[in-house]
Amino acid sequence: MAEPYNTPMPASTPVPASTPRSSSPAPPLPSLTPNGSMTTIPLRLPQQDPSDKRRPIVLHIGDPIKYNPATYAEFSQAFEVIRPSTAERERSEFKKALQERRWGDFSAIFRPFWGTGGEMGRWDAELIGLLPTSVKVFASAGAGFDWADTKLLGKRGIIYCNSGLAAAEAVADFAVAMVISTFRHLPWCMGAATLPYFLTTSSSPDSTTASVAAGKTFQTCHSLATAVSHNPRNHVLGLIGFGNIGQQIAARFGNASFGMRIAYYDVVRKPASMESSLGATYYPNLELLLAASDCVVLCTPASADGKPLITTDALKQVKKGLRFVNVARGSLVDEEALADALEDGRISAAALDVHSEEPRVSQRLVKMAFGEQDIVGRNAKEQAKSIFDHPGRVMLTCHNAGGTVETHIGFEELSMRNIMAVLGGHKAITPVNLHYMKTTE
Ligand SMILES: O=CC(=O)O
Repeated sequence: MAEPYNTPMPASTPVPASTPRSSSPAPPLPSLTPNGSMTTIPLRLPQQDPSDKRRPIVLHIGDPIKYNPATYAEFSQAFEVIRPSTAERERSEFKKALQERRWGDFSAIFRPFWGTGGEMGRWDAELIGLLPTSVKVFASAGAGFDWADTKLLGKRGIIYCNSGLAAAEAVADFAVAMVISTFRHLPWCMGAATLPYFLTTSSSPDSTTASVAAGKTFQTCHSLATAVSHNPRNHVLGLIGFGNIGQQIAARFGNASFGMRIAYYDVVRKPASMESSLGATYYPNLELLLAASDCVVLCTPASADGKPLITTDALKQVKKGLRFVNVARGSLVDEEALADALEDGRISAAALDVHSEEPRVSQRLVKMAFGEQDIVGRNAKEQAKSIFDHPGRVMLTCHNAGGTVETHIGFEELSMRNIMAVLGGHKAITPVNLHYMKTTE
């Protein structure tokens, strides 16, 4: 039997044997923004044989660099940078060019932006099979790397470097807004203040009815949202994935300002020093984490097989009224299973920045964002009543979490530094597929 959306949440259960936060100052978290630790990442140019006048070729896919002219000046001096045209980046032409060896024996692939450079589609066996054996490194914008078969690249001896380090700060900041949204029912608050006006003025000529209905919706939300809103303090924040992004989220919520208890699950347990500096308690599997958490944030890369982690089975054992946030990848969530859990009250509120079929957003979830009835096309009173009776409790955004200027500055810079490092015979800075390579660097 479905629970009403506004059942007060039980007080949080403390995490068993929680890890005490160490009293010594936490070491700086890895980040790569202009104010972060960019300068601690070395710029390593290749050692060239002065008698060899040929420079290694870098295939630059996507827009020209925009933010880091000084690094690019060194980069383009060290390498011959070839940038295929927009038409050449379409898949069929791109394949043809690779077959013809149009760009020679290039050593690196460079994609500095997230918005361009992906025109050729997925880097699967078909594209990877056409690469010259000279390619050693593929450095790309983006925290996620589900657009490339990094396992196959690794088997071919090509290091794939992502740029999650550059996005971590922005994604963690966005996650703060989303976590708070699930505790404070922001979609309800925002919808009640704005939607009745928006919908009624666009669909009803009756402005008096619209304004009365809107006023009532506002007052209702003002009085009733209190009963379902909670402070995050002392609640358990469960992080699924404890890489750069998970660690930055932990640092924000586990400190005195928010005072949440941090729990995490990751395939690899992190060192005790990190757990203690972030006050994070490890859970050995997803089910235990879901059962212990008041709010979970999904911040882990997409599964290699594209399969979801958040499924009907995984959601069986959650703590009743769990709040759910996804800033990772839509493919990690079975959205039908999530909608079922929201409908029957196992999940009280959700915030999703990413969606399984982007740019399409699940219609079931959209209805829960705006009110659970189909409000478009109804009269003003009915629309307001819908928002009143079925307040939004799902925040939906357009894959915006990592999207800041600072992230993009970092994407460019980090991708260039990764290529300079690898082609200079040094360790890659942010490799993700070394475990698939026959030999490591
Ligand atoms: O989703 C954005 C990214 O992968 O950086």
